[in-house]
Amino acid sequence: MKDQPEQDTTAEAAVAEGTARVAVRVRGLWKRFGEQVAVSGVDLDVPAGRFIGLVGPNGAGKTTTLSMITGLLRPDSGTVEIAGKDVWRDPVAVKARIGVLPEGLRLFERLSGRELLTYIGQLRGLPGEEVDRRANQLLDVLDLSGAQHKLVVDYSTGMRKKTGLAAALLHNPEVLFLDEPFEGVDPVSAQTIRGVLERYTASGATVVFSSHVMELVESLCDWVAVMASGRIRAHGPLAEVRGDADSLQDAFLGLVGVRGNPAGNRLDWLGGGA
Ligand SMILES: Nc1ncnc2c1ncn2[C@@H]1O[C@H](COP(=O)(O)OP(=O)(O)OP(=O)(O)O)[C@@H](O)[C@H]1O
Repeated sequence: MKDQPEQDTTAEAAVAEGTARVAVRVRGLWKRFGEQVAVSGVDLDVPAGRFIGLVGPNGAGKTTTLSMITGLLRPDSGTVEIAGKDVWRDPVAVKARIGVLPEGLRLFERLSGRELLTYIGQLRGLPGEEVDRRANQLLDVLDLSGAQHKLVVDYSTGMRKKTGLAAALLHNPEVLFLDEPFEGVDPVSAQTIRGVLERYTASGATVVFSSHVMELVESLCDWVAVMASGRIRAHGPLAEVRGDADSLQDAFLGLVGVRGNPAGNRLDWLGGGA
């Protein structure tokens, strides 16, 4: 687990007392795709200034939930407030306060990384000099300076994720949402991304990220929400959700009702031709 800064003790106490600042308030969120109910009645108060992990097995509804929370997908019902503003009634105010790194990120392929950040900075209404200053620093910290003039189409998966992260951070949002930020990213880039996110939360901002890699969530997050079959099964400080289990992975398997996959035993033909 990451070292807990002193301020976290206060934050922990505030959460326990129910006085913590809420970054994201979700009430009664539902989404159905035809017959498939992807999200079925999610209520969640995400505390501000924390590193939040939204975990769940494939198909649990994490991406659908994050898409609705960030205003990318309209819910069938329910409300979402970020920093006290309603995502669907006040979208411009909300979008100014959040950064999003969505799953299957689409970037402008025919721009260089540098041009992309300049363009995003202008869309965000930042003064040109400030865009340059922030872009230089982000490219440097994310080890992208050397590739800044290459076209995005030629970037690797890790470089694309880091470019997407830089674009999501450029306007210094209050809350950053990341859908599977470490998927397809090598350990060096993962460490770089991790360092940037830790620096960001240490200054009071909130990161919400989805993942099904429990070890990653356990080492990075101090607050988790476990999702399965479209519902939140548990949420709270990491230690509380983990409970008496040896690891978050064990707690997670118990919460989603899975204990190993005995189906593997049925594959009696499998063994490389032996
Ligand atoms: N656009 C869509 N059309 C139809 N069904 C969808 C759509 N998007 C998601 N679903 C379904 O909703 C359910 C939740 O999907 P979602 O992508 O939110 O899960 P997830 O937890 O993010 O999964 P993963 O970890 O595999 O990315 C799944 O059963 C999925 O098939």
